[in-house]
Amino acid sequence: MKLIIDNANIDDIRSMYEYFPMDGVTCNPTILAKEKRPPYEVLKEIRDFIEEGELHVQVLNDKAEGMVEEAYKIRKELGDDTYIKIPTTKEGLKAIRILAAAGIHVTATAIYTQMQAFLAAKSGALYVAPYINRIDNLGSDGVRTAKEIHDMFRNYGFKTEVLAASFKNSRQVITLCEYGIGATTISPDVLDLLIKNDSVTAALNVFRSDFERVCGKGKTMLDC
Ligand SMILES: O=C[C@H](O)COP(=O)(O)O
Repeated sequence: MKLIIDNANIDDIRSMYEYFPMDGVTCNPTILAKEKRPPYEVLKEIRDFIEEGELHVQVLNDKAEGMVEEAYKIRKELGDDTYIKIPTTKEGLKAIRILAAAGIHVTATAIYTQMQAFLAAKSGALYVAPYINRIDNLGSDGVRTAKEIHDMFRNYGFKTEVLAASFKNSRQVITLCEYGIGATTISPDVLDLLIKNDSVTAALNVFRSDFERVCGKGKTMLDC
């Protein structure tokens, strides 16, 4: 499963890359707006830092022709390997087909239903991004929806992968990991929850105090 960071803050991204085996960065217009700087300035910094990692950037137009135009501008600014996030509306499906036919990497976003995912995959998207937590908040089951999409793609032999987004807790991520979905994009706070465990800290504290009883305070295998 690819591990992608859903954030546009370069300090957060640097920090997450330092500790976690990251595969790239996604953002959306809301995430970009939080940086309060010109979007391409922010994105170019991210592009330079993550080097070959995946970068997913969303268009704003709601008509297919405008989406396609934006996609070409994003690629011109940030490189041809940039994934263009296209909202999975009727106009979006048209744009996905045009872009995919031109060999452009498309991530179909704002996925709430299996049918949106099916249509996006059939139109040529390389990823579909179901919004796990937002689906949960509609009274449905985001994790189950993502798994059903993943299974459907395998049944049809689509090469499209699920890039699950919108997480609020580590359980949602772990369950999708067990299902073997292609990728998750996670905010820094939820990424931290994946490794935060008070039982681990407690176990390590016991190891340390036992060792220090014999070797002295602050001693390690370097200087005992
Ligand atoms: O681009 C979509 C976001 O990943 C949605 O995440 P959010 O529901 O936490 O805002």
